[in-house]
Amino acid sequence: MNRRTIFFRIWFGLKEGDILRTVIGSVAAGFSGISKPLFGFFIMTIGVAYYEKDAKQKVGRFSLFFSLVGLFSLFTHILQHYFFGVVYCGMKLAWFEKPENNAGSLTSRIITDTAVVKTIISDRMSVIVQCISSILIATIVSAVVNWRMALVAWAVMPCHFIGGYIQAISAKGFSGKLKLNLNTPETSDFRRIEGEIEFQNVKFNYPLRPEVTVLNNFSLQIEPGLKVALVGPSGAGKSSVIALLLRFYDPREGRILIHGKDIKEYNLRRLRSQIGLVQQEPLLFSSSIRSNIYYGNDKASESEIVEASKKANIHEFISSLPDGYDTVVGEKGCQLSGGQKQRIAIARTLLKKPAILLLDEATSALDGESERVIVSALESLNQKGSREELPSRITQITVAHRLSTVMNSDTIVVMDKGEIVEMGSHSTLVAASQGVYSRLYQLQSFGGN
Ligand SMILES: Nc1ncnc2c1ncn2[C@@H]1O[C@H](COP(=O)(O)OP(=O)(O)OP(=O)(O)O)[C@@H](O)[C@H]1O
Repeated sequence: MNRRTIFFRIWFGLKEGDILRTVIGSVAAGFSGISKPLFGFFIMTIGVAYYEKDAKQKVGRFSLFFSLVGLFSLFTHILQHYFFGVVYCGMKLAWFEKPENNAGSLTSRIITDTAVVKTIISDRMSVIVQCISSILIATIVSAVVNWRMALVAWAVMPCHFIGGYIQAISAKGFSGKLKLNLNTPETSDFRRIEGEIEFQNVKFNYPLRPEVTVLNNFSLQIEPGLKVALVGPSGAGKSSVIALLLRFYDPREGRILIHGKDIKEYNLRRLRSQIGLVQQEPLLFSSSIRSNIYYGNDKASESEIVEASKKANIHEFISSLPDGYDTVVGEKGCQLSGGQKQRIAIARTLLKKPAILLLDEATSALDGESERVIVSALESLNQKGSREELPSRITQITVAHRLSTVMNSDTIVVMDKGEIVEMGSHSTLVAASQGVYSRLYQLQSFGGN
């Protein structure tokens, strides 16, 4: 990356392609804006010249007026494109990690920017109405007065449309990013993907800490429907594997494939719609328990919500509350314990029925009994689901420090310093007495004695 690119990224959050698009968009917008007064100017020139013998003075005044309008239009369009370019481009997760993009400044920006976006939208509407009415009036008036005037008026029309078209195309790029940081086009193909996952020689470091290699030549293949566990010491890179799968970040080298396709080629929304994530600190909204679970699948019925809650071992607790599923959980679920929050988050994810289920210390706050119930519910997902309920198998990746959580996984991947150091089933890994896993297991089971 050269210095110029770094400058644009750091100071403006822009890539060079965005700068180019901003310039093209602004010029096209200005061109489109200027063509409107030009259009009027032509009509006025011909109209005045037709009716007045000495029309030079009037034409001069008209042309000055319309040129000023044109310049103003160019200026506002440049501002508009600059706004979209600067504020909304290149917003990967790393962007949010910068100190200047903290929650406070983003909140204030959202409040002010919403008003600006609203203005831009109403501005757009007024331009559309203005264009249609000016075309209609100009055509009717000039055709009634003199058909030659109509011809001249129509002759400048293509400039107007071409300018507007280029402007629309260039602005579309920004609006695409504005939604979900997408550059891949959104397809209507939202069919379920099979959760076959492959990491191919992935090297990764966090953008704000480029000197630390977090994953080094990480390669792993996971068949659809398998339950894979990632274990290892703190800082080994387990959560980073999850973050890469969700495309919170992209690898520096190597590829990640889902269902045989590089995840960069998926539409981001589609990709994430197929993945369920439960983290150690689940995010709950300040609304009812029902709507927090319902968030996983807004088409779910009441009975499906209850079913998911039962599987997540939280139904009994919810039913014991005076307001049941209508109980409001408070800001970030502050009126619930850590374990209750985790179980609600698990119910939400089960309702989503994802192709890939990512559990990052998702049961760490639960007592042994609750965890056992949930883990067995998760284990039975692939066996219990009828074809209608679960169109295909769910691939699970579980990150856990407590080995009892993952000992029934099909494959346990032991990581250390960003690399895979051991891999196999619980029984094989325990049998390797000098192995990392075996040592961890001894420590957890017998306190190292
Ligand atoms: N957003 C970040 N920016 C910079 N470095 C990070 C970021 N997140 C994690 N790291 C670093 O990346 C390395 C791997 O972290 P990661 O969270 O993947 O490890 P982990 O194995 O999941 O650890 P734990 O078991 O403690 O959760 C650590 O050295 C950590 O300090």
